[in-house]
Amino acid sequence: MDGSKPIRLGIMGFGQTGRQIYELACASSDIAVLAVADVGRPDILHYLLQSEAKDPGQFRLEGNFLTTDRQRTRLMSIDTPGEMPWDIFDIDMVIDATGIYGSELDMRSHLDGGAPRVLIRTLPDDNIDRIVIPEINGGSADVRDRMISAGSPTTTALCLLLHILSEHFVIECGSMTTVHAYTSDQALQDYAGSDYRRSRSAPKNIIPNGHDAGRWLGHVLPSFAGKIHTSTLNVPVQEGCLLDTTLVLDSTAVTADEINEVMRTGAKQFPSSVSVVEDPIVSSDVLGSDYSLLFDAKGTLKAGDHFIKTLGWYETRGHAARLLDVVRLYADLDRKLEAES
Ligand SMILES: NC(=O)c1ccc[n+]([C@@H]2O[C@H](COP(=O)([O-])OP(=O)(O)OC[C@H]3O[C@@H](n4cnc5c(N)ncnc54)[C@H](O)[C@@H]3O)[C@@H](O)[C@H]2O)c1
Repeated sequence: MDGSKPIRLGIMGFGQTGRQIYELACASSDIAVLAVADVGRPDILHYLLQSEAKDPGQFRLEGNFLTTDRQRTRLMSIDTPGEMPWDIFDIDMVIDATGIYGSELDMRSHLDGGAPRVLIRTLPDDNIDRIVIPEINGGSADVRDRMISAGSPTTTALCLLLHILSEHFVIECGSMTTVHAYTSDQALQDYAGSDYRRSRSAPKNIIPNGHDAGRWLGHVLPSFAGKIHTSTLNVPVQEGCLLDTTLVLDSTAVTADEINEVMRTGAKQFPSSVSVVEDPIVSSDVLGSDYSLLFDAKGTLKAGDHFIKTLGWYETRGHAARLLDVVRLYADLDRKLEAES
């Protein structure tokens, strides 16, 4: 970053993730958030931001603008990507953090509205230009990419785990269950939803759900395509998630201690996204963490000759930080192209 020209960002969806992205951008010196699109009223969005921010006093609402000493962000009441006039803000990229606009068609609508690039917070519904987890496949990012996904919090945690371990061991196959905080698309009380189990009360139940990470894993880690089954247990916890992964290794010689040692080395390789916890932590201990994977050394077990089980913690704030990493990655590619031309 040359310090003189911040990256100009738009955000659609000012929910938990959108607000975390905004807060992290405000704490940085290289990203300016010029516009936020959401269905919510500006005063309520401001109220929600203040209710959970680390330094709430810095955020002011001035008419339809959210301001800080450094940022001036227009709040727009918009409910479809096609309605948002990104061109008038001259942004470099939009992050769609609504979680509902994941199709190629939706992403094209952002582009047609004047966003040069769109990055979604979740896995896509269909094929897009790229799924990028910078530590793993950032090198494959292409300056021509327009429709990008940064995976999801769970996908990133799983990919980091598999990437680090697979540099030392041959993993034949495996299964991941995320024991996941409930999400805003679940019902508070039993209420007819998109399927049977999603229609049941989130704070009352352990709810088995599918997870799409297995379907897309091969786009980030080609050698794992079709090899890891992924699922979710949504539990009555508001925040904080646990990645429970079982792996079948080809070697019989690998010990739980060796797995932990490799993860400690991996944490040094990726210091901003991976850490290893040695303490007996629980989910509320990971709230506010910027890591994408807090590997739990006490959770590593071996059964039989080939079977290894691991635990890892994460929450959405780490994903908000990774989304901004992707924004910076593409801004660097743009700068390189500009410098070459
Ligand atoms: N938080 C998690 O752990 C998690 C995990 C998996 C999936 N998800 C999904 O990812 C998505 C984003 O996560 P989140 O926690 O930030 O959710 P959230 O519900 O806190 O935020 C979504 C935001 O998008 C806005 N929004 C909804 N529909 C919109 C529309 N049509 N136009 C403009 N704005 C709209 C909402 O007003 C809200 O501010 C959600 O769909 C969520 O279910 C979240």
